[in-house]
Amino acid sequence: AAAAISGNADVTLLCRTVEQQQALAATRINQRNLPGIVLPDTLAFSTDPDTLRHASVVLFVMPSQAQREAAQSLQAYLSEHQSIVTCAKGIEKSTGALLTTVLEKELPGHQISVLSGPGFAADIARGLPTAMVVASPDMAEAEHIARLVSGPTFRLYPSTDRIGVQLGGALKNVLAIACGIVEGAGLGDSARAALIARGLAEMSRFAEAFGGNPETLMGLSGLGDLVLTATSHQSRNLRFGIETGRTGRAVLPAGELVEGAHAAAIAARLSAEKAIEMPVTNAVASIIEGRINVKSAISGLMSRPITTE
Ligand SMILES: NC(=O)C1=CN([C@@H]2O[C@H](COP(=O)(O)OP(=O)(O)OC[C@H]3O[C@@H](n4cnc5c(N)ncnc54)[C@H](OP(=O)(O)O)[C@@H]3O)[C@@H](O)[C@H]2O)C=CC1
Ligand SMILES: O=C(CO)COP(=O)(O)O
Repeated sequence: AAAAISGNADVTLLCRTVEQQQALAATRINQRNLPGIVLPDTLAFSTDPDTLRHASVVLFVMPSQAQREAAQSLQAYLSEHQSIVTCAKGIEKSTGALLTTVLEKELPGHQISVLSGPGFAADIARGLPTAMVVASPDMAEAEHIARLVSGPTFRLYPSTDRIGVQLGGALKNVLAIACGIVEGAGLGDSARAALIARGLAEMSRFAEAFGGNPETLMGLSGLGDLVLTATSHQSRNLRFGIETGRTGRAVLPAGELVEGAHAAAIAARLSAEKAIEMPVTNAVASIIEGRINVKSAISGLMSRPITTE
């Protein structure tokens, strides 16, 4: 996203090591994450957190479980007039908290927004077009960020539903794993479509129970991202599901982030606490934790009591 945004604003990527910063500045290629994609000259790289002081918008793009630690270490370099935006798609495992809540706690005095929706980093970095949502408690703030960050290939829609937007991003990963399991187990495209539709119903129920607007889940950070990750082999969550369905064993790939594997466990726990029906999410969590196998998960889902849609 930094590459796309750098076409219309000054963007600096804050690196954690000098080696990484120097390699990026010299080659303009992120060999580990985006091999073969030459990043634009407009993008700057730094290891100096003081760079943050000059930013009007700061995007937190590290994985969900690293957002709190990153906020703690960067807090001293941020000032109150800045817009802080979390771009991760997950829920904090240890607390069950949404990431905007985590950042609000660690960065008091800041208004925290969330950016989410359908978009693979590689597509966006290549300049392929997509649209996402940015949600803030205050519409004026969401519109401000949307105007600053949007460009010819990256379009942001402002929203005030931080809960719905975040839960759409976090829960669609779990359903992408479910769709991968269906694909890996050879259960066919009809089963995938049924899972997408029933999964969307689950996501909406969960978001509503936590104070989100179920209509948000019908938009970009919900249906849009669910369709993308449940059908594209670029998705790490889908690929993890395919391997799980193919081998019958859930083994997390080394060195690759699978956000949905964390979110499944958290969403299953939170839905049990609030008595929200989440059969697909529960089945994914149970398969990952080795409590049931794929075959009994499928027969469990198919033999649930008949209800209306
Ligand atoms: N990749 C994608 O297509 C998309 C990803 N997302 C979401 O963005 C989030 C990150 O995903 P992605 O970029 O793919 O993941 P990566 O595993 O590639 O991690 C992103 C970066 O986070 C940094 N990082 C890891 N731990 C920490 C930490 N403790 N403190 C500071 N920085 C840290 C890493 O730094 P280093 O390089 O130094 O290790 C890495 O550069 C996820 O929640 C994902 O769902 C959203 C949309 C699209
Ligand atoms: O969120 C994403 C695309 O919108 C990226 O999905 P994966 O994490 O499954 O690769």
